[in-house]
Amino acid sequence: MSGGDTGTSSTGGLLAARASANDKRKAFRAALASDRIARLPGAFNPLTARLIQEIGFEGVYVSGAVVAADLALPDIGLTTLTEVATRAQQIARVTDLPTLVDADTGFGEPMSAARTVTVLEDAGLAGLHLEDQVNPKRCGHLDGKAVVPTDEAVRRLRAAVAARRDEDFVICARTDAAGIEGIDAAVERAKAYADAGADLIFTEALYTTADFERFRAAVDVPLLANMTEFGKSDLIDADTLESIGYDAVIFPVTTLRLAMFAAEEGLREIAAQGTQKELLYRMQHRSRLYELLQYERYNDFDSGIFNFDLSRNQ
Ligand SMILES: C[C@](O)(C(=O)O)[C@H](CC(=O)O)C(=O)O
Ligand SMILES: [Mg+2]
Repeated sequence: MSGGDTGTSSTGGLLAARASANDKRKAFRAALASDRIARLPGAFNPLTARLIQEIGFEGVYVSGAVVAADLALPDIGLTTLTEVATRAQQIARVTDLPTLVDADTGFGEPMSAARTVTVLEDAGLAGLHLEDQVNPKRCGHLDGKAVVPTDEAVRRLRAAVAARRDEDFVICARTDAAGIEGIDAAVERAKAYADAGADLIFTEALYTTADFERFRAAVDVPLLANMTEFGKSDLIDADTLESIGYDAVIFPVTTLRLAMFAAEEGLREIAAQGTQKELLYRMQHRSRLYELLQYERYNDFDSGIFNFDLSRNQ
């Protein structure tokens, strides 16, 4: 198709994902029910979600810590539901993979947690996780965090579950109790949260493989592991977590840490050398960026859009 024509028939997956929100929720549920572990790297922006899909992961994660850090804020409950929902929607809409979002403590009391579910459903997410920390929360891998009593966390979850309009939307309950009250107490909380209707339990800040095994043996609900760097948990690979019987694993802040490390190195080099010439081999090439953006396919709308000639670029 050429100049000026609008190729609406061939825009599938171009401006937004092909899969509907419900397709993605069903896919997430199927992945959790399968014998394989679902791997969900965090996407710090929508384009990274495209990369996560292309490389073959099973899902995308939107981290509260990353949404906060992106705004140059610490992860201490300062971000609002609107900020998180806006970013999560931007990310979820460009990928056919299910996207799980970090809803912290639900942005308030149980009624707010219920509203959070409706807003994040409307934003096209496949699921969210709600944690049992007190408000305001803090990163689960820092000391000094506190959890609400089990019955309060259960009220939060019941409200969330009752607010769900799409029964395929996944509600994950995170317990931060292991590091405060011990694993046995965390297991008891996980059971209570599953009874309250949680589809998946996020076992936050366990230390060793043995801890993950102990948790797995104690409950029969799907479990999610958090492989965040520089925290409390040993970095256990996905195959090992799968063999333990975990159903999902997130790598929440990894892509942001990689990108920020590279950006800092590059900026220091430019500050020192006055040029980025020596950095080109460490950059995503223009051609790779265009490929990821599917630039060429936009010619279906207007053949003048993609005039990038690979042969003329280094
Ligand atoms: C998973 C997490 O809730 C997040 O917001 O990504 C964080 C990750 C981190 O701070 O490394 C958490 O574990 O609390
Ligand atoms: Mg978080």
